[in-house]
Amino acid sequence: MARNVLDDPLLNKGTAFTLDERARLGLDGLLPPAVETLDEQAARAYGQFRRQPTDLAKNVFLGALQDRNEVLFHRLLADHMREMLPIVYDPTVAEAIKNYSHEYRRPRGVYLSIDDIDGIERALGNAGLGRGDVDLIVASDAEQILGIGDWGVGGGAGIAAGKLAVYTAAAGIDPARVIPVALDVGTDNEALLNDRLYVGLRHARVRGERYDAFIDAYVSAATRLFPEAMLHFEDFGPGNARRILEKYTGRVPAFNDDMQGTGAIVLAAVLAAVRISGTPLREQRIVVFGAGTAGIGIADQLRDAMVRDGLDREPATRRIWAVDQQGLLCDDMPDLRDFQRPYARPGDEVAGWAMGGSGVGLAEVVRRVRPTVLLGTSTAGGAFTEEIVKAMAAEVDRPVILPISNPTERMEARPDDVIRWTDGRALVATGVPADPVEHDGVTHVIGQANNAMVYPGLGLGTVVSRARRISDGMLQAAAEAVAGMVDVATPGASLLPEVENLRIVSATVAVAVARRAAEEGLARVELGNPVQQVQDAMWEPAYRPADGR
Ligand SMILES: NC(=O)c1ccc[n+]([C@@H]2O[C@H](COP(=O)([O-])OP(=O)(O)OC[C@H]3O[C@@H](n4cnc5c(N)ncnc54)[C@H](O)[C@@H]3O)[C@@H](O)[C@H]2O)c1
Ligand SMILES: O=C(O)C[C@H](O)C(=O)O
Ligand SMILES: [Mg+2]
Repeated sequence: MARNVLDDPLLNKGTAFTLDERARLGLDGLLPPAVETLDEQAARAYGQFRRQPTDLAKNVFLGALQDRNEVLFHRLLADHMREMLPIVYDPTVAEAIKNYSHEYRRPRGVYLSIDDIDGIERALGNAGLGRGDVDLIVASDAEQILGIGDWGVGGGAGIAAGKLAVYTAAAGIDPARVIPVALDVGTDNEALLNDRLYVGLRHARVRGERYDAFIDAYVSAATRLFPEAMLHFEDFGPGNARRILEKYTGRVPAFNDDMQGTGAIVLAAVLAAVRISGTPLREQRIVVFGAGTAGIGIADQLRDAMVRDGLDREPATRRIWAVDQQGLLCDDMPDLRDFQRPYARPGDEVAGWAMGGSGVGLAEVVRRVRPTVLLGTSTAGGAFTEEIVKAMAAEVDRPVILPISNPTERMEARPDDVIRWTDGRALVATGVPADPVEHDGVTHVIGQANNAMVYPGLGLGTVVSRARRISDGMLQAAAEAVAGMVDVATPGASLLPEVENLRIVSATVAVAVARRAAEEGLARVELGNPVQQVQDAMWEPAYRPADGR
């Protein structure tokens, strides 16, 4: 019995159990005699962290710490956010996912198998949580993990755990009230299928009706067991992400991070850029390179924001040019996805534009369109070449350049290059963390346009208001709250708030989101004082009395 306390990361305090607690819980003799404070434990753990030889080893170390002691893990993360967020989350999380089956030590969360659809409810129930005990479930089928593709069960488990660690670090979502879920539908990754140590289902990805039935069974079971939980969907493939969201969004608090979270953070960066450059949103010309889940999710939010800025829907849509592998998307292309179609250009518009082997390429689009905003969501590392960036900068005073593909090697351009090529005029933000760039006496701080700036606060606002669904208005409120926190007066200041301020940003976003949910009649609780309610809801990494949980 006593051992259970030491083995449960949500209850374990290790050497911080007081003598009184040790006596009461039957832990006498099971711990070394010193009674330590959380500060002392954190100092030891930080030393251990620093002694790890590689980023992957650091990630594994922190995962193991979380498995032992959730409070200590989160305390360490909170104290060293800038140093540790890139280890727990982007970019190192990508490496951890690739190595999941080799570094595997313990399970975390729930693993649902497409080969056992009937077992889904039982498996979710085995998490041991009651009807009112779950605020949030993050699930992934791992078909498009970050920019690295299909990573099977480790992708799902790894990204869900990474996102949840950020939810707690950034927004104080209670780690006892969440479930990471790996939706294992098989994998098309040959390397995994042929790896002796692979811990997932050893068959190809299941698609079609059986896949849809599996997702449906997951959503039904999750909402039946945990009717208050928000359902976060992460890193699904382009054929499923939007379809799933559209199917469930009217019925449950479903959220697709890659479409909606990313849309909101990029909108926030563009709104900040608009304040800096003075060119109204409705006059921007936007080129989206990589018209997949994230790219078109962002396009949709930028279009809606231009509509709010006074344009009709059609002219707003016309201010966005989408480029994918087949070049500029045009309406005579036979292979467009449904969600790309609204952005396809009429064929006669591009008559006379230079065509390469794969349609009208990015360089030609930039030359013809003279974009004010260039967004990269293509996974094509280095695609924003010097020639392209310089061509853009030749036409625009403050070009907004956002290479937000993850992880690092997928970034469309490096921020130091972009600043240099544009002689310091570009307004830049990237998906992964980037060092500041010195240029001509100005320090350019590179904002991190990662959905991590938005989804934790959005989730907290949803949890506090118990919103019955997540509306466009709530996403808009989140984006505006982030943009409102940016310093637009100092030359070189970041387009987005700093990672150190993530908790303040998340709380601010949460209040805005909860208020909007209430205004739209979506809140299921009374929001008398949302500022205080958000503060009260934020879990802190501190020990509680041993039997207090
Ligand atoms: N910063 C963030 O918060 C954030 C959020 C979501 C996604 N992302 C990143 O965006 C990227 C895309 O993610 P997604 O979920 O949209 O994936 P996706 O597969 O849905 O979309 C990628 C799109 O890029 C296209 N593409 C691939 N190679 C290309 C090339 N050479 N030229 C032009 N187009 C090309 C693909 O055809 C596809 O349409 C990933 O790197 C991901 O990490 C970043
Ligand atoms: O997970 C991230 O770091 C951002 C985003 O959701 C992505 O898929 O790249
Ligand atoms: Mg993602």
